[in-house]
Amino acid sequence: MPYPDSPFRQDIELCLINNMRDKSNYISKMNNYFRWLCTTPQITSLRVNTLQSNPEDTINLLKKYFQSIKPNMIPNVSMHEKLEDVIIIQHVPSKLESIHLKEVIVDVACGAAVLRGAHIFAPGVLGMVNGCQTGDNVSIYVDLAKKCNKGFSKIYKEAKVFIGNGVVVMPRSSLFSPNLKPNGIAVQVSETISGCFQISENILPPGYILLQNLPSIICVHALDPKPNEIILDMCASPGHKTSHIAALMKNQGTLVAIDKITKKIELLKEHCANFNAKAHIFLSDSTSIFQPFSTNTPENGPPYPAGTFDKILLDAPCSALGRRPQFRNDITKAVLLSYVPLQKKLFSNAVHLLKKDGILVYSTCTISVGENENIVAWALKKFPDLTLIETKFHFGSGGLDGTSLSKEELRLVQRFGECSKTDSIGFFIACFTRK
Ligand SMILES: C[S@@+](CC[C@H](N)C(=O)[O-])C[C@H]1O[C@@H](n2cnc3c(N)ncnc32)[C@H](O)[C@@H]1O
Repeated sequence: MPYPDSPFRQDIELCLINNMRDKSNYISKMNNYFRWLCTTPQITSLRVNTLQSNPEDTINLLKKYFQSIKPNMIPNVSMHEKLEDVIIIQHVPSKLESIHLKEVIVDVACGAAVLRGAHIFAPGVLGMVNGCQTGDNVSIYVDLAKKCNKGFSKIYKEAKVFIGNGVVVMPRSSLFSPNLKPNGIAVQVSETISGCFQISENILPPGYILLQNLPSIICVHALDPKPNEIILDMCASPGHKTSHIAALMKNQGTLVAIDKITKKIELLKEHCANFNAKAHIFLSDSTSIFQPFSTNTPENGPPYPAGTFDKILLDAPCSALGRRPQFRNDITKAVLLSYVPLQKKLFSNAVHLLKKDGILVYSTCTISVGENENIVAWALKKFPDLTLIETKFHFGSGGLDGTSLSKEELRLVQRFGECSKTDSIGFFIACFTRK
């Protein structure tokens, strides 16, 4: 089975292309985008939590770790050229020579995680051929057809993609017996087609590092949090950007983090505790946190009156089409189109809550023009006191034209995609101020 060249069904591809005013210009561009989404970034980025650790010590610990697991193949580990809290690990792609007779089938999400450096955990395993014992060498395939039933025991004949090799840790009897819900590592990955080194945050004490995609890190640097500011993270869970904001504020000032799902609030609290990030955390729906007559202070919780915050991050719920790599994405058109009204409601609340001369960062991890450039164009029209501004770091390419944004506005926004310098996921960042 050839490696896929788009994760999407044709109706979704057409929907993404039809979003553009001048479609014909975009067909080949978007096809490149789709192909790029199936591939794996050639670097791993991790953020050092400067509240608990420092980059120099972390680099030394990482080098020692790689030395201990594969002394003859240590990756290049270095500081990011501009971002002082980011470490980059270069992948070493190589052609895999051996394909083993025994095979393991994993689901598409597990396959993507393996290519980004994860081992295979029990819930991700769909099939393992009969007779596999602990210590056996196996080849790993992704179930592209999505037809492999849990516990499958033969050679899988449906559409599948080879992604690497590994060693069995949990045999079939531990993986698939009734009443068992195994959770640990099932297959220790030894090599992958992406050349990514297997790495987890657990190799260092909790809260020291976070494996985080570069645009997510750049997005918080765009907000440029400073000590003693009053900052709102409107859609915060699991808190990866909240803890970064807290670190840049040096835990001084007031940081409010909101999410609307109870379970996610637990994750957010746990993450902030692990990362020693001080934040006032509230369960609330950020589409209605602005209330003109409220007398609440940031610490009281929402609703808030106009102009409460110096800076606001709106890392919006989105169709998340920027994930990389993706093998197969079954998003429907209805779901794809459902995010825009929600993003507009959240955005309107953000604008009201922002102080004059404050900074608002809008970000998504999707490639859809409707959720990115079109939201910016809508916002600039609806709120005439908003303007786009330059960000401290600009690593993305400009926006896609074919919307109503001017050349200058397209230059100011940052799109991370197949033609940006940063080899990471698909992402979008726009930074505004209120006059
Ligand atoms: C893209 S994720 C945020 C990721 C987070 N900023 C991070 O970096 O860890 C979007 C979050 O928005 C939350 N969300 C969705 N609708 C919301 C709403 N109306 N009000 C507040 N949070 C909402 C979701 O529960 C989800 O956790």
